[in-house]
Amino acid sequence: MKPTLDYSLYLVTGRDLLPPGKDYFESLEESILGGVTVVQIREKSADTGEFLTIARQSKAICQKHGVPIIINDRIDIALAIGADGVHLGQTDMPISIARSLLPADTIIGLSVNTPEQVRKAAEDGVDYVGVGPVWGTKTKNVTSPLLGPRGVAKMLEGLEGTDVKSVAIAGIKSTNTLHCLHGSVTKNGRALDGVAVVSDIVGSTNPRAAARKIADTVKMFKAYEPPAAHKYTVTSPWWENPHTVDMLKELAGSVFESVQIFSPLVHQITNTVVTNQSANATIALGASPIMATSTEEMEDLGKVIGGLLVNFGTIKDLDCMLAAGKQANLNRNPIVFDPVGVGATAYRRAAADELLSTWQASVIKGNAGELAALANSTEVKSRGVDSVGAGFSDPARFIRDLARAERCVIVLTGKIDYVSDGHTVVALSNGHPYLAGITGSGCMVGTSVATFCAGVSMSAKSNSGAENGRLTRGDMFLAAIGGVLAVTIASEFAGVRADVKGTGTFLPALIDELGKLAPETLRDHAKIEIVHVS
Ligand SMILES: Cc1ncc(COP(=O)(O)OP(=O)(O)O)c(N)n1
Ligand SMILES: Cc1ncsc1CCOP(=O)(O)O
Repeated sequence: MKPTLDYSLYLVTGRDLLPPGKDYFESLEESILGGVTVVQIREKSADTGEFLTIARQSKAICQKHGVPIIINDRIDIALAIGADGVHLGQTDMPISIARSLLPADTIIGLSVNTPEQVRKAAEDGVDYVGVGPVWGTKTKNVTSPLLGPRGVAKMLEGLEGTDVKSVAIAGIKSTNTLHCLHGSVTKNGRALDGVAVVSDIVGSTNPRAAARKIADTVKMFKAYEPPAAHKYTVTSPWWENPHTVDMLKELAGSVFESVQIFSPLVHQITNTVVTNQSANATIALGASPIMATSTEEMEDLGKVIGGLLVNFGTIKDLDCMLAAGKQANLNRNPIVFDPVGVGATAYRRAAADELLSTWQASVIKGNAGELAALANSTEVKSRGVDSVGAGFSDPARFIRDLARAERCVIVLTGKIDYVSDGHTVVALSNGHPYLAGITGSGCMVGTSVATFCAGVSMSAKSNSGAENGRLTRGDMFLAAIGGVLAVTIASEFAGVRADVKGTGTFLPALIDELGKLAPETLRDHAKIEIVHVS
């Protein structure tokens, strides 16, 4: 009978990475005590005799702690020590031959990097796949394309309907494990069974602590499971809070209260066209903007901000956007991504892809053309930063599916704004026509959404004693709704003021009205409809 393995924290050994003076076997045992659940002995340069000795002694340690041992590449060594399994690469022994050589209850794992390899692995009956490389690594010279968590999720689609387990590998550390796990979930909720790690544990002087951090993160992620088949996004615990229109209005007002109570620091990396008006809009809403763009300060800022806006309208500071987002994920701060004009150039599309593979957004906001480009859909075209044409034939379905794919809340701006967390879709129909006549009104919505996300995050941080396995604290779906409503409702007040004669006088009036807005006004004036997607 095949053993059932817990793949949560899969250690792959690497003796060359041990810190000076650290004994290999001591390090292995400490890692196991820290929470490693599977060990793979990987020896790329040891001769057979040395590999055998190491494998034997490693097995004794693993056995003492009830942890299964897997041998990399070498079926003869696995047979010689009676290992629990072998791990093979694409150019190693074919699975069928390995299977015929090994006892029937031996676990066989295979490295995969493409959907075709995943499909073949499942067909060949492997027990698990090592999916990677997720990110870059110095541990091995990897030549296959980096997948990022979104790429890993695409690989996992090939495992749906099978019981083949999966671990992700390459570049995984305690600092990015939560992002890796959350980002690597299919639209139907298939998640990784664990993460495979080398350097972050083996290279540590305290492997027990290093392993503990990762093991705890995996445990927390697995414990915070939404009901089966409802694992849509990482940012909206809708299953805890079913929505009705009245409830949404009430809660959107409460989110605004959080902004005003906590006055969060909202870090904005935005474009040169709107920097000033975005900062003023943030202040008007009761929060505090910081428009910092030096990579060197991202680590410090990540510890103090309530939320981050990444708007790449004039697409500079890409390194800073990458660094800020990593820090935001690390500190579990929400990230609002506004991929302005992403459909306009190949450079922008590649930049958006790099950003979304490096960190996990909480909310992505865009017009129809931008979101179509992000989803590789040709249904809506853009011209520069504007969307052209009539929009999506079924906007609600489109954004629901995009929210599931990107594992975040999606805001689609337009005459009617749509917000979805991958489960519920709402249509928001507030707004004044002057909004379309000023530059950066969409960017202001992004700023407002980021401000509301920061508000709910700060509020949840202060409320919740126990940490959960979500990547951000607070309900980002409600925050996104609140953020859109703030700008669109304020625009309705501004647009009808006697001193507003056109778009020139409208902009300062809009800032005035944002400043006068109260949570109760948001509740009273919100035009929300829950749209059902069949
Ligand atoms: C869990 C896990 N996943 C992938 C690999 C890489 O294996 P492979 O492609 O065979 O490369 P080498 O490890 O042999 O260099 C792995 N070892 N473990
Ligand atoms: C063995 C292996 N196979 C693909 S990447 C890798 C090494 C991953 O090491 P690290 O966890 O240090 O990035």
